[in-house]
Amino acid sequence: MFDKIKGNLIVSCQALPEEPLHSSFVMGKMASAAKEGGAKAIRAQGVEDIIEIKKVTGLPVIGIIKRNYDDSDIYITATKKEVDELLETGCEMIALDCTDRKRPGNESLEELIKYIKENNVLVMADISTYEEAVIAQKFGADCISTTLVGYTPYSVKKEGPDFELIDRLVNDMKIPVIAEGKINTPEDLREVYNHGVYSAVVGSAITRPQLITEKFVNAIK
Ligand SMILES: CC(=O)N[C@H](C=O)[C@@H](O)[C@H](O)[C@H](O)COP(=O)(O)O
Repeated sequence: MFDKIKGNLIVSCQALPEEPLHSSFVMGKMASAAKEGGAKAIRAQGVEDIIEIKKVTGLPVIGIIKRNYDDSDIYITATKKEVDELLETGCEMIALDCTDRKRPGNESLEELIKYIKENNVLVMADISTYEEAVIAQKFGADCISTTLVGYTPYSVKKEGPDFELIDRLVNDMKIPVIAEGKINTPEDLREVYNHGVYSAVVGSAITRPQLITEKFVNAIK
C-alpha cells in the first residue's frame, strides 16, 4: 500500500447520514470517479461504504468509523468496537484519532494500535500536534496524518495546511507523513508535496459538492 500511495493522491469519500450524498452506492460512484481521475487510494467512513468502494474500485482503502460518545470528544475510530467492525471490511489501513484527549471508556491508544497491528492491518495516526505524532510513532503507528490539525481546542487553526508543522514532522518522523485536511486546491496539494510529505489526502474539495457550491455562492455574495 505504501508503494501505491507514495507521491500520489488519496481521495476521501465520506458522507455522513446528515449529508446529502449519504449512500454507499453514491460513495462507490464517487470513489470510481476519483479512481478515473488518478487517485491511488480512498479514505472512507463506515463498513458499508468501505465494502462497496473496495468492490467497485479495487483500490486500497483507509477505513474509519465516525461515532460520537458521551464521555469523549473523540469520534474517528474511537474504540475497539469500531476497530473490530473495520477489521471485518478487509480495509488495508485503519485510521484512528491519536490526539491527546480522553478516549471513550478510557481505552488506551497504545493498546488499540497494538491490537490493529496484531490483526495485520496498517495504522494511520490522525494527529493534531507534533507531540501527538511523536507518541503515535512510539506506539507503533505506520504513518502520521495531519487530519485533526485545527480540530482540537489546543491545535493551530488555519484556513489551509499547517506548513510549519508539516516541515517539523517531515524532518523528525521516521514513519511516512501524510498531509490531510484543508488541502483546498491543486496548488495546496503541490505545496504540501514541496514540503516533503509522503502522500496526501483530499476530501471536501473533491467529494463534498455542497461545500464546493457554497464557495462559489459566497464568491458572488
Ligand atoms: C476533521 C475530520 O473529521 N476529518 C474527516 C476525517 O476523515 C473528514 O471529514 C475530512 O473530509 C478529511 O479529513 C479530509 O479533509 P478535507 O475534507 O479538509 O480535505
